[in-house]
Amino acid sequence: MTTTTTTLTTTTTLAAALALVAVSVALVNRNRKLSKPLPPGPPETSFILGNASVFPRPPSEWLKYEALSKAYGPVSHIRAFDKHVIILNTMKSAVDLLEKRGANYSDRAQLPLIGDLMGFNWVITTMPYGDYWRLNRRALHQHFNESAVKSLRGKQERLNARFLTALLDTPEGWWSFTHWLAGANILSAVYGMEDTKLKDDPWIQLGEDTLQSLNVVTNEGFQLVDIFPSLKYIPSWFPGAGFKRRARKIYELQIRARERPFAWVKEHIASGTAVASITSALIDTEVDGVPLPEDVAKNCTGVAYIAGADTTLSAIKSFFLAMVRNPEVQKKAQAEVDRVIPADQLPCLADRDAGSLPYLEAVLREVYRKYPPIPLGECRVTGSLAPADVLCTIGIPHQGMQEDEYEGMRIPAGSLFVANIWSIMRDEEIFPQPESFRPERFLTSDNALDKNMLDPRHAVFGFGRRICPGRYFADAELWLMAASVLSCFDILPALDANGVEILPSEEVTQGTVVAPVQFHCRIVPRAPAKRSLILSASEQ
Ligand code: HEM
Repeated sequence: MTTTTTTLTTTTTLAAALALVAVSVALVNRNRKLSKPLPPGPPETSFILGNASVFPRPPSEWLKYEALSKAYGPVSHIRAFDKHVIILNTMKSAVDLLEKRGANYSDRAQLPLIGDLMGFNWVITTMPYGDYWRLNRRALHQHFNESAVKSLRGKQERLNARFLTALLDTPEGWWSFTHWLAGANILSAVYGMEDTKLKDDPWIQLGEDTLQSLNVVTNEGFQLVDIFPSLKYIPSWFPGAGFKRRARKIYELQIRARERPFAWVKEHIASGTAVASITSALIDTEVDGVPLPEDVAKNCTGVAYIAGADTTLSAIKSFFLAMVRNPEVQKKAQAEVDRVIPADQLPCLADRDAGSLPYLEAVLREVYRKYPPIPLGECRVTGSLAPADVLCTIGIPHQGMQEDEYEGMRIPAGSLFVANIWSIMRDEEIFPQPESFRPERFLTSDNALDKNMLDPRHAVFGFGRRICPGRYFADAELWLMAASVLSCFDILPALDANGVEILPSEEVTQGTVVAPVQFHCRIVPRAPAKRSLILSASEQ
């Protein structure tokens, strides 16, 4: 009896949802006839589905979005059901809309699967634009702004010295040490965890697993529930409700990631053994004279934990890849570091302030440009129409609030935006020969950083009010690692059984955050004196 009733309720809900979509689509289409044209896009094949069949799907959707833009223009449009997706393929359009009109374009799509069922509603990245999001951003900004992150330099330098020591002792383990470096930096800054394990650290693993679970979902998923939210009420045992069972597992994972490290800090504060950290500071913070609510403190620390490591890790791995593939660039960067940093010192973050390593800055800009860690800027909107089912995977895009007009085109209220960072970073008008790794493109003829050249950090960390709050922290970590590795080691291609060099490919993993697929290389100390430098730095 209960089963029949639930089945009926579910069927009714589904039918009602479909009817609602049909009505909204009809309204959308009627409005379209009355006003300015939508941005150009492929012809719609169905009244209700729009052109869901052409929605780019993994792998490498950024290439498919780029192809759509090449066919239809730098600002183009596709639609699935009542969801309009606007593809921004130029820096100008991304800045014009997501930055200059940030008051209208800083909302996020609310996705029942990720938000309600998996429980990621607390993650700042998914929050709707409004006062609660603003309070969370303010709290994060207090600790991650450009000047605040300077107070974290000591921690970053200690961890970096440990990384260099690990490379010295076990160079063949370099790949797993990069995972440690990215995870350890976040855990130390955010929770004051100072002795994470170089291998199989459970805290680093928990953070990686949580982000990975999100990646998997946005990569594959049968996400009909995001289009018909009522489906979230169907019981887990119902045929086709596998997504609910899977969501439950991820729900438990993200709760652990948000709660456990926070509780760990509170226990250490209670026992008087806590090390100063962003969590301990947030627990004591007041905003406008009122103590910061604990849920906001947990949101901030939890989001940094799951969003801060894999992204930075991607840039670290890309740096190693770029160095192996471009030995002449590596030599030039080493020569600059050798010239500027005294032989008896390791580079430290204060050295960056002097601005005397422009070539290294240019190398890192080129790493960000050629290998953006989030190629679609959190804005993965993918999908396909198979004969029997609709697949539509939606990341966490910017969402517009009011209807708007841009260059004579109508941008409907509620549109989702895909800023194709990957493609913007390959715009030949700004970056000629975009596939070649050429740091010189960021330098003037007298080898200073060219202020007129677009700094890729302006795009790879996102846009406008939603721009990545962790960008200064991540960028400092990357710089320090790159400067000190270049100073102490040669990064060389691996050799095959015949002693022939193996050049790693540029293949990347798939997901919202992407990174080079695992490759081998040789990390060789440049001089015996570097060994004692590293050892004395790691003892301090
Ligand atoms: C190289 C490293 C990183 C890259 C490339 C990166 C990139 C991005 C991008 C593209 C966005 C989306 C912005 C948008 O929607 O326009 C974002 C958002 C975000 N990032 Fe990062 N990120 C990095 C590191 C970090 C770190 C270390 C943290 C830790 C605090 C962090 C925390 C966040 C948060 C909380 C958001 C959501 C902001 C919001 O929706 O208001 N990220 N990041």
